[in-house]
Amino acid sequence: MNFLNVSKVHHTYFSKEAATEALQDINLSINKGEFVSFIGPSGCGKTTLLSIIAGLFQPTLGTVKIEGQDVFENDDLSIGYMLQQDYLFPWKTIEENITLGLKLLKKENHSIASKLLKDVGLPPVEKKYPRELSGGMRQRVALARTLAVNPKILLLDEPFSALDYQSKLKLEDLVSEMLKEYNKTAILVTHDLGEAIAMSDRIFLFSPRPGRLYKTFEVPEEIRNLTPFEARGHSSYSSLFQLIWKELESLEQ
Ligand SMILES: Nc1ncnc2c1ncn2[C@@H]1O[C@H](COP(=O)(O)OP(=O)(O)OP(=O)(O)O)[C@@H](O)[C@H]1O
Repeated sequence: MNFLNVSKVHHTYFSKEAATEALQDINLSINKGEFVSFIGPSGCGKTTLLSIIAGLFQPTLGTVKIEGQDVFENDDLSIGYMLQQDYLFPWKTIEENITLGLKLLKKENHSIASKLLKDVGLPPVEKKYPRELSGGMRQRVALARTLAVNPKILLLDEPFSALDYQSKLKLEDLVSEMLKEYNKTAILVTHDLGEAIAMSDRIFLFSPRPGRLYKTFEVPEEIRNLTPFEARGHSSYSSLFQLIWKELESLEQ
């Protein structure tokens, strides 16, 4: 059985003035431990699909199941979400931010914040406040907070796009390493094709609105065995980049 199944998903947004068809007949499956990316022209419905997978709202038609359970009908499926903004609470310390999800789950464990801080490569900043950390450090805290609740799947919506290039490359390596270590399944939405290739096992390319699954690309094994930073320097990376880039350009015309 596949870990995640998206089946016959259509979504239309309705307002008083208009109906916007965002997604049309999306069918895809993801295996346990797999890292996939969603890419495609702006407005093709990537974030809509990610929100539906997160169970934030129900699609107009179709279902999303994780290990056979409908994500919309099961509140206890733990799904981690990491966004472009870190959404740390400014009035709470780093430790409180990391253990917030655990408090909600009534599973608080004091040593977990310091262990996770170490795992994400941060010094002991438990007692500091988010404003005292750089953007890259705050995203590391956001990653620690996401992992603290031991989610079944991680949904990453442009989590590195607000960072400077060097921090972005470092965070890509860190996230990739941590997800492998914890054997997590993850979906990344990104505008950065290079990032998608460097981090993923498979890439789903969507066509313009209403978004449909246009093509799926397997990332070759020789790239998957490397860190994202190393992958960017591999010859297979450049050939896959050229191939998908051409497809993207043809879709944007
Ligand atoms: N709440 C909403 N109400 C109405 N229309 C919406 C809403 N959210 C998104 N849309 C529309 O649905 C379509 C898909 O939007 P979505 O944000 O999912 O695309 P995207 O591929 O993530 O875009 P981008 O790459 O620009 O972030 C767009 O045409 C958008 O304008």
